[in-house]
Amino acid sequence: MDSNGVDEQMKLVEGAGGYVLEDVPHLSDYILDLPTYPNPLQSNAAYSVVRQYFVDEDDTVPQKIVVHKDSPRGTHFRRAGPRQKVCFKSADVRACIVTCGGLCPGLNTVIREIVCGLHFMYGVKEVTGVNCGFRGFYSRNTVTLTPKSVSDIHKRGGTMLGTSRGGHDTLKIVDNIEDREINQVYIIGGDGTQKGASAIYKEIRRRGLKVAVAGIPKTIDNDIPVIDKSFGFDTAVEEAQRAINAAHVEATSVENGIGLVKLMGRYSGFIAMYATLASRDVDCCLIPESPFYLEGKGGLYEFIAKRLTENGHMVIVVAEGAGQDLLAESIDQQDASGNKLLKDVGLWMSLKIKEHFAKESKMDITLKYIDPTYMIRAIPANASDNVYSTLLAQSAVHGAMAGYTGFTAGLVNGRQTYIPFNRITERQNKVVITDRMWARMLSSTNQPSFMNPPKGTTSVTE
Ligand SMILES: Nc1ncnc2c1ncn2[C@@H]1O[C@H](COP(=O)(O)OP(=O)(O)OP(=O)(O)O)[C@@H](O)[C@H]1O
Ligand SMILES: O=P(O)(O)OC[C@H]1O[C@](O)(CO)[C@@H](O)[C@@H]1O
Ligand SMILES: [Mg+2]
Repeated sequence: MDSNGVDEQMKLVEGAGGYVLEDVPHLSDYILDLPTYPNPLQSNAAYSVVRQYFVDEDDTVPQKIVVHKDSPRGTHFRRAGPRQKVCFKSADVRACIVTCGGLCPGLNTVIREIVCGLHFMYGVKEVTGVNCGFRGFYSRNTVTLTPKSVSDIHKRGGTMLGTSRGGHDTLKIVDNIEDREINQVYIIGGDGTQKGASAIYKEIRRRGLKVAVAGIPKTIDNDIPVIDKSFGFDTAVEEAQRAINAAHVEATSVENGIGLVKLMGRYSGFIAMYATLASRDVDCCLIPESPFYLEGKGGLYEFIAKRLTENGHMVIVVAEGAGQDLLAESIDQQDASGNKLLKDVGLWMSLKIKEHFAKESKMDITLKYIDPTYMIRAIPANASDNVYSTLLAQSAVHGAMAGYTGFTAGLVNGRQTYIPFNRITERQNKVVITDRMWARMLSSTNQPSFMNPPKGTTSVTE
């Protein structure tokens, strides 16, 4: 039990052969005699013809799909989708949507599809948008959302509701939810947001309110665990190609040209790694998870000199969180949510490389630094992220209507699932540098491993 008297133990269901379902809470866990109603989709012209449209209560999705003959069946998550029975009458639903944290392609699509899903699948008419993130619950007016008002928002980047960091005041937020008689809360955001959503769910449960809390994971950095990948990630990687192409063109157009591109990735280097793998023009990819050093044998300067001698040009991609410990010390600063503010590793590297080759080497280099940081996340979602965002939004709607709460909708092994908040918030997803994907990346660039820094050299770790 936590200090609010809420059972923090996971809802585990064990089965034969080592099967474990890490289930999500349901309103009936704390509201006795919760009434149920037939799902309106049963008489929906589009869906009623679909065989087995409704998800069986027993359907679960395994977290690990590669198994051995004698291995236990392992952890499973509840399969997302519409249920035969729902726990809300359509006319009684008062839903709200909020977006928090940094921008991500697809945010507007998720908003749109929650509104349209509630409206067209469940006949829900009352949906409001909370402006400017968590703080908007208690400091802003809400906006009415209808299928008409959201009809073309998916074609625009950003979030039509606005977003913010910081300002999470659980009690004020839940007071507001209670005052407005909201009974479904859809919270779209990253790891910090899902922690905030979990706090809201716990307080709602402590008060015994019939309010379903559904999270939709958003992260351009792909740093949320368990899920296959986050919506908007593919779009960001695609947009990063434009910067890498430009760096390559600049680098190949001069003698000893170096193109340096900084990409987002505060603690996780997925964007840099995938953008490098996709491009094939990158000679070196540096991420927060993999230490590197500049000077001496096996260092970056040596590798740059080698590549320039071999090819006459090179492209370096650096994730914004890489190499932070190498940069000159400065006062630790945080943003409003408590995230560490990073120093500009790209700018620092470009100065260091120029300085090194001007002083220490006879090589005359030309370095162009490209920083597309916000450009890769402020664009609309591409086609596949639009479809992905749509399915996530619909899963969240089906889950809340069925009475599930305290969950994040997420794709696990290609299937939509409901994941308990604590699974999402307990750790961050990182590139595992002993995994095959990083090895594939290394074999595509043939960059040094930076594993053996010379004595006295700082090797950067996170
Ligand atoms: N531990 C926490 N408990 C309650 N609320 C939190 C917690 N951590 C963060 N939040 C709130 O969640 C919101 C978003 O957090 P944050 O700015 O870290 O972004 P995020 O959701 O992690 O997204 P991203 O990092 O991908 O931009 C903020 O309003 C912040 O106050
Ligand atoms: O400048 P902002 O909006 O705080 O966001 C920067 C951070 O947000 C992220 O895009 C995650 O949303 C990180 O990659 C980046 O460090
Ligand atoms: Mg975050």
